[in-house]
Amino acid sequence: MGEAPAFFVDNLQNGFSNGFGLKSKGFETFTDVGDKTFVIGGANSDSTSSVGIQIYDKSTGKWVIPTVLGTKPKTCKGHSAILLNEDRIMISIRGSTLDDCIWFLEVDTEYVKEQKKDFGTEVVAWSKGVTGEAEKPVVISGPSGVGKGTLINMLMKEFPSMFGFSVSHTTRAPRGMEKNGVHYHFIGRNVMENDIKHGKFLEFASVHGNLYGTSIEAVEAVADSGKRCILDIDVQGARSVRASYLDAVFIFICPPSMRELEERLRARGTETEEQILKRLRNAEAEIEQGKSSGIFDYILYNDNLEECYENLMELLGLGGSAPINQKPSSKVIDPPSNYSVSKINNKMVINFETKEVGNEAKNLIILDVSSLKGGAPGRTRGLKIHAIDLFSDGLNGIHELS
Ligand SMILES: Nc1ncnc2c1ncn2[C@@H]1O[C@H](COP(=O)(O)OP(=O)(O)OP(=O)(O)O)[C@@H](O)[C@H]1O
Ligand SMILES: Nc1nc2c(ncn2[C@@H]2O[C@H](COP(=O)(O)O)[C@@H](O)[C@H]2O)c(=O)[nH]1
Repeated sequence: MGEAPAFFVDNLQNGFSNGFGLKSKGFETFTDVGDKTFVIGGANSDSTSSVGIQIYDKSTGKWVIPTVLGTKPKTCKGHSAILLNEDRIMISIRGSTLDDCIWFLEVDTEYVKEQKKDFGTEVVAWSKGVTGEAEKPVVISGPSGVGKGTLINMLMKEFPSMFGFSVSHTTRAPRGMEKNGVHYHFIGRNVMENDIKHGKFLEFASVHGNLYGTSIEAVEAVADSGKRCILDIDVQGARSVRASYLDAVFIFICPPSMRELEERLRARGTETEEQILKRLRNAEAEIEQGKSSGIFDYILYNDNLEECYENLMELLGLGGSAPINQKPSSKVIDPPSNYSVSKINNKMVINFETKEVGNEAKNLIILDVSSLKGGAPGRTRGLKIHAIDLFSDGLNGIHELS
């Protein structure tokens, strides 16, 4: 059953009056969800670099500026908006490439309802629509000095196209050779606490006196690159991830003995005596929890490094001949400025015309949204995209883009 096309942004011009007595500074769409109208686009006074959002509450006649969670799409020349399942608005961004053209603004999903309770305000959450699935992330945990980083480095070196490291944020100072953005994102405590408050972290914990955390973006960026994400986090963090939306494999690395652990920490020579003692004290509790908490799917003993690495590869399905990572298709489309979006059952049809010398074509892009997974905060995966060329002489071809 077809439905009316969504709002055509092409009719909107800079500075027009939107009928709500609100001064618009750019392209906007209006989507009704219950007794609220979500005005998406333009630029809020506080938002010049990303798409702005305002809500008109018809029951009170008041405007509300919501708390906006998740990574936002950049401002664009226009977009179309269409309501899905009464709880999220699908946005198609004009003039962008396939990997950046579909976004979801969650307005009444379970996640958003939870966040509204926590924030005590109106909340909306962005999620980027992406094609394809990523393999389950791997969470590696264990006491400081057990060899997590060493094992992860071996894995990344041997399979660079298969694994990607989730770069954590921390308030601790960098060690001599550590690079910002590579080993960690080194960040001030106030900034990190503020980002945590705004829902940017999948998990965070106070570890050995400093704050550490995995941002949602760190994990999603690895999945976007088509690689399997590896997280090196402590046991508290692993517990939080276990309780989160992320479906991961959890591996705990155990030292052969406390004495050996102490020797490794001392030999590494990166901590002061006081810090070493603190890490060793924490290690005992971590090992106990690692073995008994039920968080972890597997426990590996790192006595002989080579043997432990072999066992890790075995767990990850890399024993014997390792599979070659499939790179995602890099085909991109760039819908021109004049297009409309309509909804047919679970499929969105983006309709546009192109003119080439001696050839006029009507093109359709069909988005199948029936098998969407995940969502805000982060990415909505499982979008299937087909492009259809309809030349004047009829159907020319259907291309599966994902
Ligand atoms: N099986 C092993 N036998 C001997 N030394 C090892 C073994 N595994 C790792 N090491 C050494 O132990 C030290 C600590 O290893 P690593 O830095 O990888 O630990 P980690 O678990 O990542 O620690 P942290 O949590 O503090 O980052 C390093 O100097 C490393 O070379
Ligand atoms: N909960 C989290 N723990 C993390 C994260 N990143 C690292 N860690 C853990 O901290 C300790 C200490 O690390 P170090 O680099 O200072 O030696 C170690 O156990 C790491 O696993 C994180 O994002 N979240």
